[in-house]
Amino acid sequence: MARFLSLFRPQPFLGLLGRRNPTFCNMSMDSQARETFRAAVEAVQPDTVVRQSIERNGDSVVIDGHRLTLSHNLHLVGFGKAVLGMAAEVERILGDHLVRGVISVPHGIQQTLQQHGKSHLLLEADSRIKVMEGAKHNLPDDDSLKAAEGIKQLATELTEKDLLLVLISGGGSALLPAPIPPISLQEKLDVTRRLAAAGATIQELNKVRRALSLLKGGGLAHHAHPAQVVSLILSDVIGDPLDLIASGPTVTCEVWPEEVLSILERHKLLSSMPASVTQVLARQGPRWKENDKHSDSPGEALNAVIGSNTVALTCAGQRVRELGFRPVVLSPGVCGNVRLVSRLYGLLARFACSREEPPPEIAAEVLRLGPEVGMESWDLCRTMQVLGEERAEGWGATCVLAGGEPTVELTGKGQGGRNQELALRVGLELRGLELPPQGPVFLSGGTDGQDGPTEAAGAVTDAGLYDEARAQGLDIDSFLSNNDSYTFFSHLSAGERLLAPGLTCTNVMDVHVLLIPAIPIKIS
Ligand SMILES: Nc1ncnc2c1ncn2[C@@H]1O[C@H](COP(=O)(O)OP(=O)(O)OP(=O)(O)O)[C@@H](O)[C@H]1O
Ligand SMILES: O=C(O)[C@H](O)CO
Repeated sequence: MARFLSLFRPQPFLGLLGRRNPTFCNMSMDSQARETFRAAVEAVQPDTVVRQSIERNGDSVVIDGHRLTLSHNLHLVGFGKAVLGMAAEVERILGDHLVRGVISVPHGIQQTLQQHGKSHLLLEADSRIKVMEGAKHNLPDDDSLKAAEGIKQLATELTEKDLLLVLISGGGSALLPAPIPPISLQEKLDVTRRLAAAGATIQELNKVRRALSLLKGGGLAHHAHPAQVVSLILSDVIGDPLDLIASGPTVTCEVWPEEVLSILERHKLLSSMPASVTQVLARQGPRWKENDKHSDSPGEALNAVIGSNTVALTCAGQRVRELGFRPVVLSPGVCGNVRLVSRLYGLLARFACSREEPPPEIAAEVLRLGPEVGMESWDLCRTMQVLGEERAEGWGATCVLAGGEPTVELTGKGQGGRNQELALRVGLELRGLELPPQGPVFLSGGTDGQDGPTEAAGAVTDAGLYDEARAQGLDIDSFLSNNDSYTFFSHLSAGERLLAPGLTCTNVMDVHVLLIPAIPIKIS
């Protein structure tokens, strides 16, 4: 620990050499935080990520370093919240080779995109791709079941001459339900709903979904065999695990019934499973034996992650540098309870804003909390080193960027989301760090534009939050204990701290922005 802590001692004063120009930007810190979030979301727009990942050269295309030959043999399927815009871009680039496609997208998305003037994310009227809407409220339903059947049918008809392009983004699991008989859609829906309500992680949930589905866990690639299969994936899971994003329909993976049973057991659901589920889990051998054209073939695919939280944070870093801040990307894998996450951001702000060398206890507590919220000690050390250097120089403004998906323990009945609750808690942690003209600012936002079941994506806070709320008669503690962060921010200063970008058409989890202003150096 002593070796770690010595890393954060301020470097010798560098004088004017090596300093960046301070920002001459007239934007407030609040607006700069919002602009940083905007840049993060912009970087992972569905059409942008597709354009960047496909290189067309005459009748061939390079994807993820692999050259593929096109001869009017391209077929397309897709499922997920961002897939419509991805498909529109694919058709613009490769449309002349496209034979046909089927995509499963959220209910009402075409109308919403139209209303928001996002016609570039919609297909043309003469498109060869059939759009099927379903999965209201992100839950599988009869409409998404029909879409999944259409996708399976298309895949099954392919030959070795064909190329199947699969577009995948978050929400894909609910948009591609294909329960293994005799499991019914309702039974599968009940299992996933109860697991989610019991607090299962997305990893646990998707391991169970994979075991009960014909198309997940590599099933789609299998049905498309012997066609060549290429997937373009916009990741919404920490660490970008190919086998878990949308339950990995093009990633061959073995299902271990024991693992699935132990997940159900852990959440006390095993004894109440329907007979159909236990029957499917008890079967030996490959899952796709029945009515199957290639029962022994696993179906290999090329899987390329084309957008992720990391991409969003990197681009946010570039933008914030233009605004005059030194960016440091802490981690794209923040998880754990928002209480702990807020404590950690509060400590980092305190560390950065300290006019003298910060007490070693701060760094020690940061390193202790790190593993509980998915942050590596190395990344925390690196971040504190940057913050320490800027503080020692006496005017460097910094921006800590992170992302992921923390969790909230729901105890109340209020309206809110994990981003708004995190911002509220960080606001409290920043209390006492007021600096003229403005102290550190923190933003937390869901990149899909929606935080929990609310109209907002998140919120922006700073050290003045507590006093502002008090002056307006709002008791932060009671809003927090009722998980009522959206109501709190809606009432506070006419909602001006809310972050409400509207529909963003993408989703790479949440983005956190901690802006630290230049700290006036203490002359002793
Ligand atoms: N009142 C509340 N206060 C705080 N958090 C809440 C509240 N209600 C729901 N949540 C949290 O919101 C999350 C669900 O919201 P949301 O639909 O944005 O999730 P998501 O994981 O981002 O889904 P997706 O990735 O499919 O968009 C859950 O983590 C839940 O605990
Ligand atoms: O669809 C899903 O399974 C989740 O969004 C994670 O990818």
